Amino acid sequence: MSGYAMESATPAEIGIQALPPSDQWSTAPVVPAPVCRFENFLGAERAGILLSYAISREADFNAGTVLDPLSGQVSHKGRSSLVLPVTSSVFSAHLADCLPLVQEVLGHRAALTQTLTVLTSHGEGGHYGIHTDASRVRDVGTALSAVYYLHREPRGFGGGQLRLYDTLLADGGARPAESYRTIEPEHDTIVFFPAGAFHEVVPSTCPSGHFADHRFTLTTWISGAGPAAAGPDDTFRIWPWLAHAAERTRPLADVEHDHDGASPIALPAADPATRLTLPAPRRTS
Ligand SMILES: O=C(O)CCC(=O)C(=O)O
Ligand SMILES: [Fe+2]
Repeated sequence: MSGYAMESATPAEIGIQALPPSDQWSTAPVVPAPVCRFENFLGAERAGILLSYAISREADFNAGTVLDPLSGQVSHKGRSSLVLPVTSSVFSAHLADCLPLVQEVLGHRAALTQTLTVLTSHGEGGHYGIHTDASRVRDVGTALSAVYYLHREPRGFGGGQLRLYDTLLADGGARPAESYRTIEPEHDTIVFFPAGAFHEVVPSTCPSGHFADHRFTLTTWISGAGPAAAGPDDTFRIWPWLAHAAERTRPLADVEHDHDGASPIALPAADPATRLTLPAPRRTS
């Protein structure tokens, strides 16, 4: 007997006793922040060398800071991680080659011109409370955050997941929703998301206490100069809303160097020979 042979029937109307009319229904959508992730981003060999480099710089890391959105004061509140500002022309070139594809996936249109990069390390009790990356970028409505993860294998730390919160659009404003996506900080993976999206690093543990067993990142903030002109096909309109949420936490319009001492450098142009593009879907017939 075919499972598709259904008898036609008139659907039952749910009467107004069961569902009375009312104007008390929600008009506040919960919208996920767009993300784009790559596994095996640099490849095992280079990821391993970069991890060794991070470990070798143990003595040069400093306690990471946060900027208070209201007072503009720099403190350690809500954050326990170590930071070392760095630059890498090789890493920047890879980023530049990825960005056309990342921008397509994220529905991002503005031109991106500069980056700010730090190595970070989370050990026992490491964490970074809920925040946006507004204080790291020129225009939070168009900037991207990228976090590249490194760790020893087997992994010497627990916890340390990245939580990327959904955004609740309510009362003409935007704020973090209760729901979130969890990103596992897996070795040699990178995640891109809007710098204006709320996110946090949940507490990490490091039973050995050895620096080499920490959770490491190469974290980059990629800035655009300002909003892109909306095109006729501009169907992806979450970006201005994310910026709206972040503006409330934004103490700086511009940064020469950020509160962890990182200075912006120019983003190189994508190399036409090596840049990534969205592959065409394979046909099935
Ligand atoms: O380490 C992570 O997963 C995210 C770090 C972060 O949010 C930041 O450094 O601003
Ligand atoms: Fe962040």
